[in-house]
Amino acid sequence: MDYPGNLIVVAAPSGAGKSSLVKALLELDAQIQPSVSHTTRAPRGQEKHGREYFFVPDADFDAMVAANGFVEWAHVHGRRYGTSKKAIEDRIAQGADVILEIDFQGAMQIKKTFANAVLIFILPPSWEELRSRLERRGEDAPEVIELRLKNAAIEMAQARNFDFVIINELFDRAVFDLKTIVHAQRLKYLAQVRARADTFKSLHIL
Ligand SMILES: Nc1nc2c(ncn2[C@@H]2O[C@H](COP(=O)(O)OP(=O)(O)O)[C@@H](O)[C@H]2O)c(=O)[nH]1
Ligand SMILES: Nc1ncnc2c1ncn2[C@@H]1O[C@H](COP(=O)(O)OP(=O)(O)O)[C@@H](O)[C@H]1O
Repeated sequence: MDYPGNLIVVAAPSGAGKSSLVKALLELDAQIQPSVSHTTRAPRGQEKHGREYFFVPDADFDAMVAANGFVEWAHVHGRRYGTSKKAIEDRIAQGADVILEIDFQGAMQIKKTFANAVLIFILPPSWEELRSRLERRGEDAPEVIELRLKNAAIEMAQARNFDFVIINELFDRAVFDLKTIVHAQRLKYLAQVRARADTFKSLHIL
C-alpha cells in the first residue's frame, strides 16, 4: 500500500534508549506523530493510559485480535503488544509521518504490509552499558531486567534485517542520526512522486 505519510519503525532491546530518542525526535519535528500501542503489561512509573500505551486486560486484547483491529501484534517479554489500525492508517493517509516503537517481530510484519516503511534498529554501545541503563532507569525488578537482557541477545541478532542501525552512545549524535533518516525518507517519497509524474508525462497520460 502506498500512502503520502511515512511510517518510521524503531526497534531496540530494552534499555538501548529508543523511547528517549523518539521523544527527542518528536520534540524537534512537529510533522511526526507517535503511534500509541496496546499492551497487556502493567503501567510503570509515570506512564499514563493513552500516552505511552493503552494498558488493557487480556480479554480486551483478545477481542481486538478477533476483530482484526491490529496491523501487527506480538508476544514480547511474556506480554502482548500491538499496533492498532486506528493508530496509523488514517494518519499516514492524510500525509502525517507516524513513528512506531515496536519489537523486531512487529517491525517485520509492518514491512510486509507497508513496503515503504523505514526500519531502524537502535543498538547500545556495549552489554555493560545496556545493563547499567536498565539499572539506572530504576523502573524494573531485577528478574525483569535479567529477562530483558536475555532477550536482548535474540533481538540484537535481528539488527541486520533493518534498513538502518544507529548506535546510541552519545545521545545527541543518535538523535541527529534519527532525524537524518526521517528527512531522507521524506525526500525519497518526494523523489518517487516526481519520478512517477515524469514517466506519466512522457507517456502523455498526464
Ligand atoms: N510488536 C510490537 N511490539 C511492541 C509494541 N509496543 C511496544 N513494543 C515492544 O515491546 C517491548 C517492550 O516494551 P516496554 O515494555 O515498553 O519496555 P522497554 O523496551 O523497556 O521500553 C519493546 O521492544 C517495544 O518496542 C507493539 O505495538 N507491537
Ligand atoms: N545515549 C545515552 N547515554 C546514556 N544514557 C542514555 C542514553 N540514551 C538513553 N539513556 C538512558 O537509558 C535509560 C533507558 O532508556 P529508554 O529510552 O527508557 O530505553 P528503551 O525505551 O529502549 O527501553 C534511560 O534512563 C535513559 O535516560
